[in-house]
Amino acid sequence: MAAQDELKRQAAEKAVEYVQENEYLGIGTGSTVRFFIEALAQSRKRIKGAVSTSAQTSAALKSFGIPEVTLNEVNGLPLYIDGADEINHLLQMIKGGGGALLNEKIVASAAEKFICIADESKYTSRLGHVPVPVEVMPNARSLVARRLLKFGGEPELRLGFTTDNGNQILDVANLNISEPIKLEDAINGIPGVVENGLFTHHPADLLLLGCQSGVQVLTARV
Ligand SMILES: O=C(CO)[C@H](O)[C@H](O)COP(=O)(O)O
Repeated sequence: MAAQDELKRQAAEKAVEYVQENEYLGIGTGSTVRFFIEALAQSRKRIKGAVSTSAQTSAALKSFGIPEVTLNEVNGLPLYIDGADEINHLLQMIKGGGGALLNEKIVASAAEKFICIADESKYTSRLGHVPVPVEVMPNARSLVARRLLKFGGEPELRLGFTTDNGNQILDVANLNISEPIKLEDAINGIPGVVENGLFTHHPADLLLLGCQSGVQVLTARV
């Protein structure tokens, strides 16, 4: 039986097949993405460059000799590749385990196609087994936490962590995510919230899921 990391690696390596020649692409953050960057390095001369979503990803791009460009330097992106903490049959996701959700959502929204790479443990019939990360302005942390309690969630400050944008993260467990789009909007409506880790307006277009039986290529099942 392949270990979780091996399944992440298989999904990540498959994603290289979707990278278009002589184009830019957006790249997310996390351990699965790290495997993707490693695999992409072998064909780095085929691409123009990558838009990163975090300091961690920028460091990995640099170490593998992949040129980085900023989002402001490109006219949109044909492709965005990223992992997820959870993904459902509609390819809606919870992201932000690595704390890069804001930049991930921005870059994902600039891309024509979002390919999610994940191991099979991330695929779920209903979102909500993992907490939803909420990026907050530090001065509004307690206010936002109280509002999230009213939503029925249990917010917990991610201790000792600051995002690349200088904000903090509240990880919110036990939210009722029966209506993910409404919840994403409602959380973002709380003053002081910068962004949250529900990706429902920008679901993935394709999921490359590393499974014991091989990599499955999945689209949304309505
Ligand atoms: O959203 C993310 C980072 O903000 C990651 O994509 C998510 O946490 C999955 O990480 P990993 O590939 O390490 O399991």
